[in-house]
Amino acid sequence: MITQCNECLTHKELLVLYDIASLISDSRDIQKSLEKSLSALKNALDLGNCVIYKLEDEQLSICASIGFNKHQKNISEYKLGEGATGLAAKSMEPVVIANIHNDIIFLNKSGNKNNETISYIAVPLIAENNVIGVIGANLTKSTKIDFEQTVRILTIVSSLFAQYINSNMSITKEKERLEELKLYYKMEWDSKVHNFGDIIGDSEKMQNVYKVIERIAQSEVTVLVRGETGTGKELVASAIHKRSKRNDEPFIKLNCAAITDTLLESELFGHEKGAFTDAKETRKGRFELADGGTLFLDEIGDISASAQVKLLRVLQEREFERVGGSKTIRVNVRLVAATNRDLEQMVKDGEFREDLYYRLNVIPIDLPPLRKRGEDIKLLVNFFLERSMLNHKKRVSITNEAMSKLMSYPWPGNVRELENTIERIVLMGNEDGITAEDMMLLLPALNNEKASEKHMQIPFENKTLDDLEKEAIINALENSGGNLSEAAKVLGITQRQIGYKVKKYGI
Ligand SMILES: Nc1ncnc2c1ncn2[C@@H]1O[C@H](COP(=O)(O)OP(=O)(O)OP(=O)(O)O)[C@@H](O)[C@H]1O
Repeated sequence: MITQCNECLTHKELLVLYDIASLISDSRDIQKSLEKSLSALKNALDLGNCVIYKLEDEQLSICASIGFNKHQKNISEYKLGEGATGLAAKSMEPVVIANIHNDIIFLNKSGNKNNETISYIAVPLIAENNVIGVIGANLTKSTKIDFEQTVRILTIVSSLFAQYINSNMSITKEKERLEELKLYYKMEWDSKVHNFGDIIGDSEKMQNVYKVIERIAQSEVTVLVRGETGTGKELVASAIHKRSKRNDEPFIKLNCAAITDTLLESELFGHEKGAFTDAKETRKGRFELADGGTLFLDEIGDISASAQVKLLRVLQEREFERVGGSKTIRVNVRLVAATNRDLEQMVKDGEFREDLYYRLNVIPIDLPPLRKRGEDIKLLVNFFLERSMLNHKKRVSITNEAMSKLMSYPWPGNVRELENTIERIVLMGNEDGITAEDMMLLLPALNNEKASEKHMQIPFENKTLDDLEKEAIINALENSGGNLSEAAKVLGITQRQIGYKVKKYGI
């Protein structure tokens, strides 16, 4: 005859332990297997709601449960020491609440208390001497085992769960580490196979650009980089400098469209103290700063007639005077200029000096717009995506249909626009993947209506001065059919100023 021993596990208990052991060894989906295990436990022992809390930053929150809805899961959080659950975690001992209806330690945050439920037992999950969570179970009127038996079985189950959760956390951490390494090596790989320094692009048109750079970098010739805004003209200038004999010397930049005529001359050639009202001190200009190195003059088509004369003299004689100064200064500077304007046409129209044009245009490098090298788009998307995900420590995936949208978009702002778009995708997107529909909102030109709806949603009082200025420029450009000089006239600013602002706001 078999007699029942009080300390022995019952047949039911053994069976449920067997079930749980196989559930957690079989499945890789931790939440699912924990929930299935809780369900097996609840059914075998006629328990009420069962729950597993995970301890993170001294806060216990539900990671698996039976009998809790989504809202209850969200609100049932306990600090270490708070309520019966928090107490079990803090004391590292089981806590038994015999009657949940008259014990103030039972906080009932989930609002699950009902007449059926009588007691609550919380047992800590301990792995390698650390509490990593708590398992909690309600005993109801139908529960047939007593407190002692429940604590015993929950303690055995808790050690199984603790090992399971702990090893799962280590695997997740290791996976994240490997993912970061993978990203890093992918970027390294990208930069070796497809890049020219920082320049991404494998298309034939870009390969031709790389060839010219390689050929002329070591010489001292002046280079004129031409291309639409955002095509990478500055990157090319920097690539030339890095490959030149001057690479240990300064690479100095100046955007000629960003400043007024008077300031431009002072920025280029410097000024003497007292040369004009604001000239409180003598200051070196960019030519002097770049001595021995390379000077990159962006938007060269925007400089005034008088600055053109002075620039020509530096290119011919390598000398100049500071504004307000009489001393002649000699420099050794290699010049790389860039423009997105049609300088030849400007020469024909008498807006740009022909002699200066020929001095600048010794070696022209034409950068293709992105829409003419569509095969590079995917490469650029992946490069910016990986870089941005690494920066923001966030994973985002782009669906195939969304990628097709990116590939077929005309990219009027070229690589800069693509780079900014990917940044927005990473900031706004989620791991489920960016769809073609999301893309409609991210790429205004794909869907002007949706974009303007979005634009209008910013309440007036939340707009900055920059927002308002950007809007005014967009309106003026829309009304003038994209004509910069007409739009500038309407806004009462110079063409150079509007050019600078268009660039600044990425319009
Ligand atoms: N081929 C490329 N590979 C990687 N990044 C690029 C490439 N082309 C442009 N970019 C990026 O796009 C942005 C704009 O590039 P850059 O400033 O060189 O363009 P630009 O032609 O000089 O523009 P602008 O005419 O408006 O001055 C930069 O952040 C740059 O790093």
